[in-house]
Amino acid sequence: MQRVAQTAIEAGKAYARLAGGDAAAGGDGAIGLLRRALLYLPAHDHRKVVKASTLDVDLICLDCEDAVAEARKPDARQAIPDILSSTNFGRSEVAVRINPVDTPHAWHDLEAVLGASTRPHTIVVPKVDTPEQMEWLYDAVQTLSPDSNTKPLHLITQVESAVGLHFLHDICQVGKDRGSAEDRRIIHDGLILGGDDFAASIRARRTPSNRELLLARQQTIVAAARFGLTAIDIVNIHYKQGLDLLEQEASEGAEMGFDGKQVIHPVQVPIVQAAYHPTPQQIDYARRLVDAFNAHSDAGTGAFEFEGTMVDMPTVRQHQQVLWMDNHLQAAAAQK
Ligand SMILES: CCC(=O)SCCNC(=O)CCNC(=O)[C@H](O)C(C)(C)COP(=O)(O)OP(=O)(O)OC[C@H]1O[C@@H](n2cnc3c(N)ncnc32)[C@H](O)[C@@H]1OP(=O)(O)O
Ligand SMILES: O=CC(=O)O
Ligand SMILES: [Mg+2]
Repeated sequence: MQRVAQTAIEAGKAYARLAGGDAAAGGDGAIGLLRRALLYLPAHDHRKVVKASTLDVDLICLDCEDAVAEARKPDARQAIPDILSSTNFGRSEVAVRINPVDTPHAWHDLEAVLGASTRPHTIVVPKVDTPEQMEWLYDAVQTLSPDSNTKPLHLITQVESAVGLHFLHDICQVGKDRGSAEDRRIIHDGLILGGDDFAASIRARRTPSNRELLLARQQTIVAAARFGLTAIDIVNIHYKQGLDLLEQEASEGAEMGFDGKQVIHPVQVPIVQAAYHPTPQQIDYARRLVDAFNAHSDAGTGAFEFEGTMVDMPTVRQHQQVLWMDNHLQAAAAQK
């Protein structure tokens, strides 16, 4: 007899096992891996830091990379320790996006992050193109953070070029191999598709349909699923108009299998988070479907008719993910 989780919490654990990642079961306790919206802001812009701290957003990313002009890179880096120790970001996961590892800034950015008295939950590393760059990153963290018993730092890498997409599985493999049970200084648990840099890399023209990014979006989702990582979708830079298009794009990303989306302005946050939030109808349907599956399973039936459609295990697994998301949303709401 094959029974599946009836409660959202059980579903969450089951989904984490399916995804192959213990962190997905809420390994960090407080933050889990709810990453519906990742809000970027330039780290040296104090007003935006203050504004971000007032928002109900899953992930806040203090950017030292492309939001910061070359001449202001030191200002952004130097602001990080003070922001981290003096700002209450509420329930939000807090990340710092360092500069790419093949720039002279990366080492200094890492020094600032790892040396801070309050560390962020997560580092985002842009433009990871090769497994060698991933090895460099792990070596750098080991050197700058010699104590292997420190609280694990989550790592999200960005795929942003043709080369990065080509080597994506090898890059993730380095994260899997180096993040052993003995050394959990960093846990690679997310991928971001940097759609705008990627478009530039393949000489694409950006369109509202995003069809030029379809392959990269799907390959990012597939690699993330294979390695048990969260997958975070492209940015929509049109924050002043076309918010209906943002809603459509976010819903499409959720349907495709992304766990969340990058955003660049506060106005985009609630739209994107709502699009990744299962509706009460979807949650109710998922619960009833899982219950019906278990009843049929007890009676020795695998495939059965449910409200006019055929249901068997793949459909059940899809709906367990709805219950997993609902579980995490409830936990997040309880922390507000
Ligand atoms: C596409 C490739 C990528 O790499 S995307 C990631 C890199 N880019 C970024 O991080 C850009 C982030 N966004 C921004 O810097 C701003 O939103 C830009 C686009 C410059 C617009 O800023 P601004 O002219 O101040 O907007 P506004 O007057 O409409 O702002 C209203 C209030 O909201 C604030 N705000 C704005 N953006 C953010 C943000 N990203 N995070 C937090 N707060 C933000 C503004 O400061 C303003 O609040 P206040 O009036 O200052 O209190
Ligand atoms: O970093 C984000 C991108 O679109 O590029
Ligand atoms: Mg980018």
